[in-house]
Amino acid sequence: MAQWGKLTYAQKQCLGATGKLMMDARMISEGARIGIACSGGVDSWVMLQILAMRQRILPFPVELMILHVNPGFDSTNHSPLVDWARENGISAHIEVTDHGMRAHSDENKKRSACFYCAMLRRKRLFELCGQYNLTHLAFGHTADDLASTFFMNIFKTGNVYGLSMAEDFFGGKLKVIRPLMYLEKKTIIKAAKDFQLPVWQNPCPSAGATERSRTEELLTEIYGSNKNVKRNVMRALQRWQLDLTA
Ligand SMILES: Nc1ncnc2c1ncn2[C@@H]1O[C@H](COP(=O)(O)OP(=O)(O)OP(=O)(O)O)[C@@H](O)[C@H]1O
Repeated sequence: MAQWGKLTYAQKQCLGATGKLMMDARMISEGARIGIACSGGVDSWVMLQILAMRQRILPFPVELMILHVNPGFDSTNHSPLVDWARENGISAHIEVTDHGMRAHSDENKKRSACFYCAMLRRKRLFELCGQYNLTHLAFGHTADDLASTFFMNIFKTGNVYGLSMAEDFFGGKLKVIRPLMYLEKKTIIKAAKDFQLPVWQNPCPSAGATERSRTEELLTEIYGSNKNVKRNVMRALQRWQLDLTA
């Protein structure tokens, strides 16, 4: 790892845990063309940085492409991503949409704004993967996201669903992967600071007022009850989710 100089503890943890999960879940193989879904938030920035580093140490060639779908609240806030892509020689598709406004309009009668916006984004990301012949689409979900999704699904729908680590779509033409799911958010936040990544906030009127944020608050309270609870919840869910993948 001399090629990057001395990495901090958090940076090493991110690089190591991502590589381990990519192997455990057999995420990629030679010739993979990976679309990296970047929101500008801390998780997808770290995923991008780490995948760019892993690309250089993988024993086989893979291609990377940044995909950013701006929801339209601020049509220029993605400019640091344009600069980063140029400096790191990674191709990018960046587009400004009206997804945020549509999700908060009368067009969306039944769902929460968050759900609708995410649905439009996912549809667009899948289209872009087809357009650019990408074999993989990487999302920056973390172990914390796995836990909040798991409990939110139980509380809201009575179903046991997590977030898959690697899942085939369109008859195996596209694999959705989540390389950060062995990592806790707190480590990712530290690594983002150490890498000095230019994270930006999405100025969405619904930010912080979602079903997910309420579940996260509840989990934070439960985790606070004993220092092992969080680690045990994450480990259990990671093992379960990996078993479903393998
Ligand atoms: N506007 C976007 N363009 C491209 N990909 C996105 C966008 N928003 C979210 N994603 C992808 O979906 C994942 C989960 O989305 P979510 O809204 O939970 O992320 P976030 O918390 O806003 O940002 P991040 O996960 O990057 O910190 C992101 O990690 C990223 O991979």
